[in-house]
Amino acid sequence: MHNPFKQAIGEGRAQIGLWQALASPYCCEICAGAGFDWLLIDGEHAPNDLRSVLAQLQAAAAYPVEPVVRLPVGDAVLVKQYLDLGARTLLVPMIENAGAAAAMVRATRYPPHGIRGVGSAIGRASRWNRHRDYLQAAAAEICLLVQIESRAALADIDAIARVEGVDGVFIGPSDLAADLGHLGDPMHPEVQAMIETGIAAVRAAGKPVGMLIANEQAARRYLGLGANFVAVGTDVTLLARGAEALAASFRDVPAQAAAPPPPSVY
Ligand SMILES: O=C(O)C(=O)C[C@H](O)[C@@H](O)CO
Repeated sequence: MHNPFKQAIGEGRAQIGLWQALASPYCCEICAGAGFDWLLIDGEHAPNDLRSVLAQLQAAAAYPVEPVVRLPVGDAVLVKQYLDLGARTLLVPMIENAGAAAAMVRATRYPPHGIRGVGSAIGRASRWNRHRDYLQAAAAEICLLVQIESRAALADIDAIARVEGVDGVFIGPSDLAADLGHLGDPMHPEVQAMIETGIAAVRAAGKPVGMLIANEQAARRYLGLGANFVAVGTDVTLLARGAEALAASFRDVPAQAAAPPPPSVY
């Protein structure tokens, strides 16, 4: 089974995504049919675990959308578990250097090219061995994305991007802003300049680059600069801000005393 998302970003075709932080398979299925190319199932900052990620993978499976699963941390055991669940596009946060990126590549590969434990016979990834060639086909299907979100990582971004088996580099604006001393201000000019430098470096290394930015103007600017996979919002923000706006739109209705009950007819 080939990975259309991996193919698209590899060919330089833009992929528009939405962050999933509600940790809800119901919400994930609603968003899966909304028209996005990918959905990020966030195992780092959302209340997700293996079972909730599994439920969201199953909810999205019927739709033409790529679930991208973000691990809580770059840990080989978690890589094994999420891949066996059937996640085939992974986003690994806080990658600081090329060595860490290479370790994550090895975690996604079976021996002799890596250290991934073999459990495909009982794993959803192979559809319990209904995909008889899974062990041989897995490496080509898996898409490994690594996150650059600090000054140290930016300093090594060319080497990280060039690691064989790194299929894309995601630049994390929020954490990068924090590391640059602009906590909570990813739109700060210094942060934006660093993001643009990072986009150029990853593209120069011949790899796809992505990010999350819930600002349409900035998202379009990044796409114009060559970003390939851009998440343009989050489910939580859509719900929270939308609910607040709806409530506020009725604030003009004066609080009215409850109408008196109708006279008793009994
Ligand atoms: O640093 C970032 O920005 C990201 O990695 C995305 C955030 O973690 C996401 O949770 C939205 O705040």
